[in-house]
Amino acid sequence: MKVKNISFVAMFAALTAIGAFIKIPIPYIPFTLQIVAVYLSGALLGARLGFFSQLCYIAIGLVGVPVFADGGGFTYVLKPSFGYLLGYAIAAFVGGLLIHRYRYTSFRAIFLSNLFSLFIVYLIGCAWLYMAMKWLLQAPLSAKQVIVTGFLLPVPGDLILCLFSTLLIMKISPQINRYLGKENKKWAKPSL
Ligand SMILES: O=C(O)CCCC[C@@H]1SC[C@@H]2NC(=O)N[C@@H]21
Repeated sequence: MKVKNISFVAMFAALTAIGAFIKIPIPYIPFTLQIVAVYLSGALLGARLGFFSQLCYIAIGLVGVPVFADGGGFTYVLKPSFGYLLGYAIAAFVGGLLIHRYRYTSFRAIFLSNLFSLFIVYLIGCAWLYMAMKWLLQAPLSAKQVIVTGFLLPVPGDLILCLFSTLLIMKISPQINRYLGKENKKWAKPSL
C-alpha cells in the first residue's frame, strides 16, 4: 500500500474517532457523528481503502484506545453498540464499491449509495443490539424496543448527515481523486 493511501486510511480512522467523541447520549445507543466518516471513507477512498480505514478504527479501539463512543478495549465486543462498528466497515466497503465501480457522480446516486450504507449499518447494528441484550447482557429487549432505540431514535439525525455528507462528497471528491491518482479511472466531475 502506498504511503499516500496509508495516510488517508489513518486519517479516516481518526475522523471516525472524532465522530465518536461528538455524541448525544440516548438510551442504549448514543447518537454520534461517526457515520459521516463512514460515508466519506467509502465514497472518497473507494471500497478497499474505505474498508481498511474502518477496520483500522475498530482494531485501534479493540486494543484499548478509547476511540469508540463509550471507550475501548477488547470487551467492547460485548457492548450492545458493537454491531454498528462492524457495520461501518461493511458499509464503507459497499458504499465505495457502488460509487467507484459504477462511477456514481450525481447527487441522487451518491445519496442513494449512502442510504444503502446506512441501511447496512442499521441492519447489523440492530441485529447485534438484539442478540447482545438477550445473550450477553441477559437484559432482553423486544423487537419493538430494538427498533425504537436502535433505529427510530437515531435515524432522523443520520438522514440529515447523509444529505450533508453527500454534498461534501460531491464538493471534495475531484480533489481527493486527483490526489490519490484515481482521475485516470474516468471519475467525472460530480454534478447535481
Ligand atoms: O459504540 C460505538 O462507538 C458505536 C456507536 C453506534 C451508534 C449508532 S451508528 C447508527 C446510529 N446513528 C447514531 O448516531 N447512533 C447509532
